[in-house]
Amino acid sequence: MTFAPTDIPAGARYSPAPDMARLRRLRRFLFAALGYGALCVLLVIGAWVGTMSGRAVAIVCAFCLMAHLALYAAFYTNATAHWKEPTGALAHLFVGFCVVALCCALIPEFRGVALQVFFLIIAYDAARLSRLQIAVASGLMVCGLALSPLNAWLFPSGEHALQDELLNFVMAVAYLPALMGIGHVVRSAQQRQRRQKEALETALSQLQALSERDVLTGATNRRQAMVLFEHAQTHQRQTRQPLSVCLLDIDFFKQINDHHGHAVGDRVLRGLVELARESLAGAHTVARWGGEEFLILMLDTPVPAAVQAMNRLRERLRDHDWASVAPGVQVDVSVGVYGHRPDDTLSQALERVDQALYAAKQQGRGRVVQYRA
Ligand SMILES: Nc1nc2c(ncn2[C@@H]2O[C@H](COP(=O)(O)OP(=O)(O)OP(=O)(O)O)[C@@H](O)[C@H]2O)c(=O)[nH]1
Repeated sequence: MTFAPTDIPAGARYSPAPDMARLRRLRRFLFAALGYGALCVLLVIGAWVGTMSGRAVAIVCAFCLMAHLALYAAFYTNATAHWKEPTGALAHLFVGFCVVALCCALIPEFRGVALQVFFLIIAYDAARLSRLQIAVASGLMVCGLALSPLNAWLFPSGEHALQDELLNFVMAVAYLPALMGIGHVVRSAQQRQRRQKEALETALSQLQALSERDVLTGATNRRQAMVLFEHAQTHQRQTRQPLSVCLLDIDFFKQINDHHGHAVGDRVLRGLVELARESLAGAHTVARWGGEEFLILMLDTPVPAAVQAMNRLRERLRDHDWASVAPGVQVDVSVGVYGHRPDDTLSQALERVDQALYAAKQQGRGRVVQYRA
C-alpha cells in the first residue's frame, strides 16, 4: 500500500542526509595525516637538536604539508568518489612513498625510521588495496631500498657502509611477505564480514516479507492487514479522503471443497487473489482475513466507487473460466462494503463491514451490499 508522504511545512528547509562514505574517507584521511604530523614534529625536533639538516627537514615537511593539503581538498570536495580507488589508498601510498624517498635521500640519519614509517603506511592501507597493488607498492619499495646498497657499493664512503646498507636492505625486504600476508588476512576478513552482512540483510528482508504474507495465496496476511488498516485510518485522518472497507466471502466454498477436494479449494483461493489484484489496480490492499474471507482496503475511494469495483470483481470471478482449476468449478462471492469515517475505531469498522457482508449472505448471496446503519 502506498501513502502520500507527509507534507513538508512551507519554509521548512530540506537537509539531505550527509554522505556517510565521504565522511568516513575524510575521517580516515585526517587520522593518517596525524601520523605524518607526528613524523614532521620528530623531524623538526631532530633539526632543532642539530642531528639533521634543517633545510632537508624543511623540504620534507613542506612536501608533507602540500601533499596533504591537496589530498584534503580531494577528500573534502568528494573528488575521490570518481577515482578508481575512492578511498584514496593509492594516492596515500604514493605520498607515503615520496615522503620516505625524500627522507632517505635527504636525511640519511632518519633512513631506518623512514622505512619503518613506510611499513606502517602499507599496513594501514593494505586492507583497501588489491594484492596486485600491494605487490606493486612493495616492488617499488624494494627498488627504492636497493638504491642505498647500490650507492654504497658504487661510491664507498666507510669501512662497513656497504655491509650496513645490505643488512638494512635484507631486513626491510624480509618484512614484506609478512606485510602482504597481514593485508591479505585483513582484506579477506573484511570481505567475509561484508558478505555475511549482505546475506543477513537479504534473509531479514525475506523473513519480513514472509511474515506479512499469507502462505497459501501470497495475499497480505491478517496481521499485516491490521497494520495497514491503522495506516489507512491515519491517512484518512490526515487527508480527509474517503476510505472504503470491503469484506469478501466466497459463497458455498465448503461445497467446492467437498465436491472437488481441498487442493482445488486452495487453487480457487489463489486464483481469486490473482484476479482481485488484477482488477483492483491502485493503492488497494487485498488481505486474506480468514479461511475464504478477504478484506479489501480501498484508499481515497468513496463507497459508490468501491461498490462498483466490487461488482466488477464479482462478475469477473463469476465469469472466469475455472476449468483449468477443475472442470465444473463455479465461483461467486458476497461482499460487504463500509465507508470508513475518520473517527471510527478499528473494531467499529470491522463490525460494520461484517454486518454488511452478513446482509449480503442473508439477501441470497452473490451480491455486493453497502452498510446501512
Ligand atoms: N481448500 C481450503 N479450504 C478452506 C481453507 N480455509 C477454510 N476452508 C474451508 O472453507 C469452508 C468454509 O465453509 P463455510 O464457513 O461453511 O462457508 P461456505 O461453504 O462458503 O458457505 P457460505 O459462506 O455461507 O456461503 C470450510 O469447508 C473450510 O474447510 C483453506 O485454506 N483451503
